[in-house]
Parts: sequence; structure tokens; C-alpha cells
Amino acid sequence: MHVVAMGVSGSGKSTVAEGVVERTGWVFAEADAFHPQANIDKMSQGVPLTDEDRWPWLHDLAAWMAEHAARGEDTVITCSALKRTYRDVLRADVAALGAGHRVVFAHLDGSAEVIAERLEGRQGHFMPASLLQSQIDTLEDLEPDEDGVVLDLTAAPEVLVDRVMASVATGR
Ligand SMILES: Nc1ncnc2c1ncn2[C@@H]1O[C@H](COP(=O)(O)OP(=O)(O)OP(=O)(O)O)[C@@H](O)[C@H]1O
Ligand SMILES: O=C(O)[C@H](O)[C@@H](O)[C@H](O)[C@H](O)CO
Repeated sequence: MHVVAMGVSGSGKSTVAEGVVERTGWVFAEADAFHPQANIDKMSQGVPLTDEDRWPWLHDLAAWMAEHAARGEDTVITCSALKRTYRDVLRADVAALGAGHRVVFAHLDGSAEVIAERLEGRQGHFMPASLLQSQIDTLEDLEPDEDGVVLDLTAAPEVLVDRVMASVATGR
């Protein structure tokens, strides 16, 4: 089982992913830790990443999940995973290991206003609130054939973790 907490910057991915890790003890990674410094510098300067900036990063994350999957370990990651094609990359390496391995996306979804307030209240993070609009413009919702769940990001973190665990428990 591999859970990807997805959504735009400030949507609550880290909060939910950490809650899932507390409950399950699954191996955890923040996608931000996989960005090359050039990507972090770009975002810090308020410049949105391009597809070209994101592909190697997404492939590294997919490989990381599959390495753990191959050892029989479950994982939880945070990753914006904004486009369908990005999620296709994230799923691919684990899927190649065969049936029985799942990558479940948990999309933290909500209004720009609530997210902007959260970003403005947050200290010490490289991602400026000014990039929120480009994140929203880039976001493609989960499609019906994708294994995942859409969550209302205004719910309490414990409720969000309950929903993720319920969708993980449901076979696909
Ligand atoms: N369910 C929630 N209810 C209320 N506040 C929340 C909730 N989830 C997260 N927050 C707050 O919103 C802010 C952003 O959350 P968080 O860092 O988890 O988002 P993120 O999607 O991981 O952001 P980024 O992608 O920029 O790292 C934090 O200050 C966090 O405490
Ligand atoms: O795809 C992207 O543009 C990036 O992943 C961003 O979403 C940030 O890394 C993240 O949201 C900040 O923590």
C-alpha cells in the first residue's frame, strides 16, 4: 500500500500524511526532500516549476515507492501530483511490480481562499503564497479510473486520516 497525499501547496498534505504515518508506522517521505536545489530556488523566487523541472523529480519518487514496495514495505508520501500525467508516473513503477500493489491518491481539496489564509499564516517555508494561483491553474482533479479519494481540506486532521484509512481498507 502506498498513499500519496496530494494537492496544491498549503492544502494540508504534510499534516494528513504525518497523521497516517502516526497510525500506521509506514515509511514516510516528503516530496519536497526529492527536489533538486534548482527547483527549490525557483519556487523560492516565486517562479512556478515546468513539466521539465518536475519529470525527474516524479520519477525519483516513483522509484523510491517501488524500492520499498519490492521489500514488502508500505509507504506514505506528500506530493502535489497536480496533473494526471504526473500521477501516471508516480503509479508506474509500483504497478510494474504486479497486482496487489496499490498507489492511492488522497486529494486535499478546497477553496483558494482557505488555502491562501493558511499559506499566509505559515512561517519558514520556501513556498511563497504567490505561487498558489499557478498551482490551482495546473491542478487536474482525480479521474474516475484513478485509485483515490477526494477530501475536504477544512475537516479536522483526525477526520481526514480516518477517511484515508477507510479508502485504503477498501479493495480496488
Ligand atoms: N485539516 C487542517 N485543518 C486546519 N489547518 C490545517 C489542516 N491541515 C493543515 N493545516 C495547516 O495549514 C498549513 C499548511 O499545511 P501543510 O503544511 O500540511 O500543507 P502542505 O500541503 O503540506 O503544504 P506544502 O505543499 O506547501 O508543503 C499549516 O499551517 C497547517 O498547520
Ligand atoms: O509541483 C510543484 O509545484 C511542487 O511540488 C510544489 O507543489 C511544492 O513542492 C510544494 O507544494 C511546496 O511544499
